[in-house]
Amino acid sequence: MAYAVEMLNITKEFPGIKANDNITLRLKEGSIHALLGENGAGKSTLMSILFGLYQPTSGVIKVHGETIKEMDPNLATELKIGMVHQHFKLIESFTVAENIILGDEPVKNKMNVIDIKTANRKIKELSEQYGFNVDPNAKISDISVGMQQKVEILKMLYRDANILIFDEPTAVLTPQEIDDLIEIMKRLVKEGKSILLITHKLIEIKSVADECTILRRGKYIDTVDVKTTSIPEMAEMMVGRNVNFTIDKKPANPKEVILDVKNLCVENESKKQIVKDFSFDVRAGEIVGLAGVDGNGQSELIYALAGLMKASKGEILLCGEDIRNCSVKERFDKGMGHIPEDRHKYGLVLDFLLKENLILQSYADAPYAKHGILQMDIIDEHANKLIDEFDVRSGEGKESLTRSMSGGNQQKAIIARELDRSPKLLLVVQPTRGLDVGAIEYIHGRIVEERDNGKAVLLMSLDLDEILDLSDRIVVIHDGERTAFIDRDKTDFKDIGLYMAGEKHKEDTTHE
Ligand SMILES: Nc1ncnc2c1ncn2[C@@H]1O[C@H](COP(=O)(O)OP(=O)(O)OP(=O)(O)O)[C@@H](O)[C@H]1O
Repeated sequence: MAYAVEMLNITKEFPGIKANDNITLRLKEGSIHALLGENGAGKSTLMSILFGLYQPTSGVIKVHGETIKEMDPNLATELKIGMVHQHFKLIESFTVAENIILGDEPVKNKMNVIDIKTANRKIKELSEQYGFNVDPNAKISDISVGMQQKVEILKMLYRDANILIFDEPTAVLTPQEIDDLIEIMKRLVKEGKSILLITHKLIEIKSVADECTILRRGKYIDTVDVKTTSIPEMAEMMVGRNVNFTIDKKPANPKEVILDVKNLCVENESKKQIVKDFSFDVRAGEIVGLAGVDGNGQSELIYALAGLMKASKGEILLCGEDIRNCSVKERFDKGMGHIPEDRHKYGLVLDFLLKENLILQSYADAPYAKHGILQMDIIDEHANKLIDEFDVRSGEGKESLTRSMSGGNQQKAIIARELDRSPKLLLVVQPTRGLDVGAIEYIHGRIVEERDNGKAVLLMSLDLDEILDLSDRIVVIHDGERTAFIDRDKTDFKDIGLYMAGEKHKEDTTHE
């Protein structure tokens, strides 16, 4: 059997943690090999070792049968290994073409002038070959996340990579984009490339991978043949217990209106109206799902509610009080909680310790501060409690630098902080993006618990299954407009899809 990559007995230690503990993984040539594991299991670390971003503490790497003494990203690129990272590595102010050729610029004449024409042509050809429809002249900041990912893939193909690493590539994509990506991966393999795929989504592994290696808490568990292994079997190997895929939920018992949004309009920087006359309400003791295809104004709507963007018209009433002109802090103090879409930009200060991030909004208040002095014992105790309750895993516990934590555990830290504050209104945006099935089960349970404790929850998710599973009422947005406001039990996947596509409209039927 020819192997594209062999990682043999790899161990990697970080302060306080063995992120990889004697792991062996073999990627067969021309195949897709999935890497599965809970948040913090060590998947990204293992792939970073393969790409030469980290040196292993011990172990051997072979590429096409040859032992590599010391891998580094340049050597990895020479060996035709490419990686699409979980958080993209693109320069926002550069164009697509500039990003793709960066570090490998074609030059013309003796003056070493960058030959952007040749680059553009090559990129266009590659883009057409894979049906990507990417404009080489578009600026990264102007294109969607799905498009940005295609740019990352083109970056690998431009360098002729034949061992491709995808680190949670579908976490940021819409369902349609996920289908496209799966087709792209199948096609790449047909052309002889070999793929390593990190994902938490077992359905994706089932639909695209040949083999799957499972890690748990840094240790190797097994490598299985995907065709003959069921989803529950893989889930159990990953978390070490049975996973409940259905949500236990009693009917809601809604009470008074907590959030009342009336004719809300939001404009972007260039004065284009993104949210148009949008109205809905959320009552105490219910979950309202906000459904829509990515880029239809839902993010801006949430930003306006949270105070991160200004509403140009309309009212936002929180418990009857108009908070449209309140600052973010004032909104928090009045009882709003926010689990944001972009955890790095709005959720965490990455260079703070975990315990500091757990009191981001409340550090100046009692009991965490007394006469302006931080009460470290209380802050430590608070951090330990949340870490324990929400199973936030990191090398040095509350003292971990947040930047060094795995993506999923960063997300768990935000959720722990926001739920612990027990706000009257909780804005929950993509809460389980990048989380493993065990953590999803727990977080979904906690959101329902908040509802049952009388909290109002507004849930925005691009995962329609998540919206349908959790919501009591669903409000649908298309091109900034409300296309439906409907009781969950009077609709289904297909019906919501039509509202999301703007092909069907319905007035508010939830108060009938
Ligand atoms: N640079 C670093 N310094 C210290 N600890 C680190 C560093 N990078 C990773 N770790 C720790 O190693 C462990 C494994 O992290 P890794 O990112 O590999 O997990 P993962 O399986 O990719 O998780 P996720 O699915 O949440 O992204 C985590 O406990 C993390 O906190």
